[in-house]
Amino acid sequence: MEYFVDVILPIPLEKLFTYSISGAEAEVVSPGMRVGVPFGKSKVYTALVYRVHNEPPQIYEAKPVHKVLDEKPIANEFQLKHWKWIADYYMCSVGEVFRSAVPGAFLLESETLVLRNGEADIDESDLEDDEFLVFEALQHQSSLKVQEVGAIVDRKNVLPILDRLLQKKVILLKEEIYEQYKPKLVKFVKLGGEYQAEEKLEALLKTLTRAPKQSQVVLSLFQLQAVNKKPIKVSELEEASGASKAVIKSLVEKGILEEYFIRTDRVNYEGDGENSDLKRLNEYQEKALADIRNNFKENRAVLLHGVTSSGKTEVYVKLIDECIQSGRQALYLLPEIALTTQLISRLQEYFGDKVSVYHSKYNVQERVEVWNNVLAQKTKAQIIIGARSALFLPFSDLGLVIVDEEHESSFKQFDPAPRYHARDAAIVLGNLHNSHILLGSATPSIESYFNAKTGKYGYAEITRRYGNVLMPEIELVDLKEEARKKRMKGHFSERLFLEIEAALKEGEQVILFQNRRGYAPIVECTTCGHSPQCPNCDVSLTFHQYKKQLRCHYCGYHMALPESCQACGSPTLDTKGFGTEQVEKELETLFPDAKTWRMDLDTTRGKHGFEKIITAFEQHDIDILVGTQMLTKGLDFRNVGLVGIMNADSLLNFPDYRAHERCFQLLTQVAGRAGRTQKRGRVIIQSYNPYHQILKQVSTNDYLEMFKEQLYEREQFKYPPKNRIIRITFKHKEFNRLNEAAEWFAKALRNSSGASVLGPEYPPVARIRNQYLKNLLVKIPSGKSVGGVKTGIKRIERSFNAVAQFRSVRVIYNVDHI
Ligand SMILES: Nc1ncnc2c1ncn2[C@@H]1O[C@H](COP(=O)(O)OP(=O)(O)OP(=O)(O)O)[C@@H](O)[C@H]1O
Ligand SMILES: [Zn+2]
Repeated sequence: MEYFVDVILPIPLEKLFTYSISGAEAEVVSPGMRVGVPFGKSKVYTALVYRVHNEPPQIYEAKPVHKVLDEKPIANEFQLKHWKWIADYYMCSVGEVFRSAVPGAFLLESETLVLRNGEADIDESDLEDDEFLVFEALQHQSSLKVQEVGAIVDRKNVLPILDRLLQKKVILLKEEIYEQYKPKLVKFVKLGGEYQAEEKLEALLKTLTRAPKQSQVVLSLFQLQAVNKKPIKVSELEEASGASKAVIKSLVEKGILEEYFIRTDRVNYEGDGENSDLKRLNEYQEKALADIRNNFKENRAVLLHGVTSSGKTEVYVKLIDECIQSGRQALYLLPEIALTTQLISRLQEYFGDKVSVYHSKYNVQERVEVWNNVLAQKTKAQIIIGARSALFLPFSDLGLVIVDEEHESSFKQFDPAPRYHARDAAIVLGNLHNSHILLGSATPSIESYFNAKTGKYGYAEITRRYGNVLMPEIELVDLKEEARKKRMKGHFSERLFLEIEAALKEGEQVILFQNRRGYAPIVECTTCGHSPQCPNCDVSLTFHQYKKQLRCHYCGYHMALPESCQACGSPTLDTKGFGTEQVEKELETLFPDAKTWRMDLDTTRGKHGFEKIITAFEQHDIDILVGTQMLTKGLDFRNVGLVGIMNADSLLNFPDYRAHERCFQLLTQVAGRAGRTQKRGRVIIQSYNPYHQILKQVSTNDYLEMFKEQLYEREQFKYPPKNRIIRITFKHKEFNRLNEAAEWFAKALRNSSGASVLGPEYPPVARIRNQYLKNLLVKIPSGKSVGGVKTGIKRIERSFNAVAQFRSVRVIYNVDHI
């Protein structure tokens, strides 16, 4: 009997690949285990077993797997099904999903080693010069890496040389596969085996009478062991005995002490669940909870629409509590930037060490640990809070999925594939597990609200803030008018200036929002109109005053600010527009006594950058916080009296069908940070278009009006939610080839599918990192099969790739592009 496995390779292959395994391996191997497999000429990959069977492949001869890497599966059937769904729906390969789903440490690295063939009889005169160099090097060294061979013969492509050497039987190749993940080990000590018995100990202490330090160590260890039965860390012993490392070491060398290692998990939390009494919900929260439960009975996902500071988190907490009481796992998804220590510690207060966190700022080791804990269904990972990638963890009994801030566009992965929407993929995952599914937001996405109104989702709402605090009072300030009356101080209107002054006087804190980082988005020559551009991207460089630099926010290119215009030479460079840095600068002169800080990508790099600022603000070490949209997400500050929006227009003028929806959400969320405790908060929105309907809707907190209007517009222009869209991006470094390719594809698509095809068009930034871009937008009306259109597109892609000059053009699908 022959045995085979179909495996998922972590690369963009359409199909699963089949390898052979021995009968003995067949007995131990099962889906979800990793195997090391050869692929192509010389590559080794870590693949995941999808199926074990007895059918040899038809087209090719199955190679044997190198090695079965796991004793137990690292992924389960739920995941395999879920990943398959993601691949089909988002038009990528399961391999790409696999690659981004598992922590990097699970994907072994391959490095080919070149060894000397000891058994061969070699005639040196048979070897060409470069071959001889390698041969000679191997006389001194037992093995070489391929790249080392490259250095010896001084060229990049060494495979032909290695090939010749292999044929002449001079060398052997060895694939070294090694695991990257190393569990963290902590050093413990105990008494050496023979001294465990008490009578031996006495004798031992006698022999140590002339070594008081050593004898003190032994005594301390004995005492520590008597007090608690836990293993004793070397560091504890050092502290208890007051002895140095050297003393302990010499005892270990004598065999009196023995060191041993225990694997500990790096991701440990302090929370002990001491405050585990849940808060009592108020009547509005209770009502929402009851509505949610009723909908759960009908097996529907539910949208919880609760205004900012209405206490949605407390409702989630109740549901999580119920879920874990019943012994099942709970997943709480949040956008990356909303995953703050604020929220995590709030949950840890209730659930103690049952909470594990999973997100991209964690290193590979920490992620592996969480993965393994979920896999083993440990209670310490019974509740997972995480960003979108937490969706891929090996849950085996998921009882509850919460997607908080469900409107957030960062739930959609942009690059690389799979370009999935975590909210939608979470709903599919929840359904696979038969879990309860809750989406929450103060400003639901048009899609989710539409689904709730049409009965696809259940609906629950909380229309009041917790503690009956009023919604903040929002005032629109006309910048044109203020400028005409000469009332502007820099970018501050008189109204905003006075409000800040008043807030500071009251001891309140202030948040100022400006959606651009840097000092000014554009530097422009007032003589010739030229503004410096990025050499790699079609975009103007942004001025960062602090470093006196011009930077590209797309590729990271930067240069020193030139003294004069590079086009005409005049020293008349001026800035246009403004970013967070400039606001911060102006505050220094306007409010010299206030403590001002800035929160944007530039100030929050590093693992704890973000948290430090939040903590400082919470502790009132900062009076005025200037920031980008980072500071809008789910933060719960106690003392913010005023929120100022420096300029709402940049949000309105975005060339995107979602711009208005996003603007509403962003402004409502920032405004929601004001006045969350007792006093009603104030919000000032500065704009050149204060009569814009979106700003009116924000100021009257009229979500429904915004929804109706947006839904109408989306229908008119055939956008979601009623229609589906797929964006196809073409990418190539040659402008002409890109254009031809995109035209060809568009034409084929127009002829074959019933969907409407828009473009090809250049995106607003038509070149990034020296690659030209062009987009096609496919709109699929409701009632037409989305699956059918996708199959059609894939068919066209195959013919496209058969055209030689198009083969190097990258085709990128973004299903439900947002
Ligand atoms: N039942 C309750 N008992 C006591 N305090 C509560 C209760 N519900 C909410 N709170 C408090 O009210 C504040 C706001 O609640 P929460 O942060 O959950 O609001 P939210 O709806 O998530 O707001 P946002 O959408 O703006 O993030 C918090 O400080 C929270 O501790
Ligand atoms: Zn650039």
